Amino acid sequence: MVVVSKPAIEQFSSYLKNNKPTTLFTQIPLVDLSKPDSKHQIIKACEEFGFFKVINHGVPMESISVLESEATKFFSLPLCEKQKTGQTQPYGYGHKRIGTQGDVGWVEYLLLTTNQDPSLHSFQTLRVALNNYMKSVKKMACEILEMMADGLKIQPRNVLSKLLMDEESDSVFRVNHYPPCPNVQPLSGNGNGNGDVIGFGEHTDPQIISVLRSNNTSGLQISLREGSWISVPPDQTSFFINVGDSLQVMTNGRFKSVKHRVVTNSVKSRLSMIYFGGPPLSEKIAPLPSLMRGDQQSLYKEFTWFEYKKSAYNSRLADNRLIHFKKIAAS
Ligand SMILES: C=C1C[C@]23C[C@@]1(O)CC[C@H]2[C@@]12CC[C@H](O)[C@@](C)(C(=O)O1)[C@H]2[C@@H]3C(=O)O
Ligand SMILES: O=C(O)CCC(=O)C(=O)O
Ligand SMILES: [Fe+2]
Repeated sequence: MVVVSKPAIEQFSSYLKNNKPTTLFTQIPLVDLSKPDSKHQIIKACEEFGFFKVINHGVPMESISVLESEATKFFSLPLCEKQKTGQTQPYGYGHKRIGTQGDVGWVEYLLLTTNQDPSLHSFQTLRVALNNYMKSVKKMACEILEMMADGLKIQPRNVLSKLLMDEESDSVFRVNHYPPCPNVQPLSGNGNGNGDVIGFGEHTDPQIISVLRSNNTSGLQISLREGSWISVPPDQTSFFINVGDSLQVMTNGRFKSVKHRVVTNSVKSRLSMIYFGGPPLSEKIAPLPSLMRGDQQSLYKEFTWFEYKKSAYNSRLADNRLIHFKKIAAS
């Protein structure tokens, strides 16, 4: 006979209380980019989750592993060396503090712009690895945005991808390193209510699309529409795609930007690399005219990416940043 101890039963019932049943069964949508029907799967995933995993992405494994090993070397340097990345806030090396509004996490990172030459003067091999990787990832992000346009039946098919291809595209790149976190008790005010320590607090990404890849350590979680959280099983050979706030607006709310966060692991470190594809600062962020049917109205006020970014960077991570840009519904 199997005897289940009372603490185990208590733990399971508290798990069920905090995680509505869908969390036990929900699968992350998987899109095989080499399949002819991938555009339909992408649309479905963006509507239901704002998040999906891609395989057969065409990014060479060599460029992934070279960047991972260069980044690992970088994060193992003494703090004073890492601080020599030579860029100004919010770019360059950072640790614990995320943004400027008081958010903290169990994380250190490198945040870089993609359009100017990232000034990693003393880190030439890392810089070369970053440039190679970013080139392939940007290409994949553009292909996915073109499949989205096809799936949405809008033309031209580069209506979204041209924003990332633009020389003035305001895209950013980030490498996050989450060292193992031995604390069993969450840092004060820094837990998620389930006893986990937060590496990167819940938020949506403000840009159009984010392309994330990590090593084989778990930690990433996404929030489902009804508010529960699911863990994303790590897969170091695949990429994960997030719908950002700007894409939510451009599809007039048809796609939803996904709320996500990272919890730390007590034994293994997590290394993630994220490309955030953004438009030029002067670009108007508004529903794509070819998507609007009949007398359909925009759900959002008019704004440029510069205006949205400025407002976003003055907000806390968990804030609902789009709320200030929503039109007030007429009663
Ligand atoms: C707390 C913040 C960090 C952030 C700027 C913000 O004020 C709100 C948005 C945050 C975010 C999330 C996605 C990306 O990691 C990021 C670089 C971005 O564009 O928006 C970060 C910002 C940051 O770390 O500076
Ligand atoms: O590090 C991760 O896996 C995700 C981090 C993230 O969401 C971000 O940097 O915006
Ligand atoms: Fe994010």
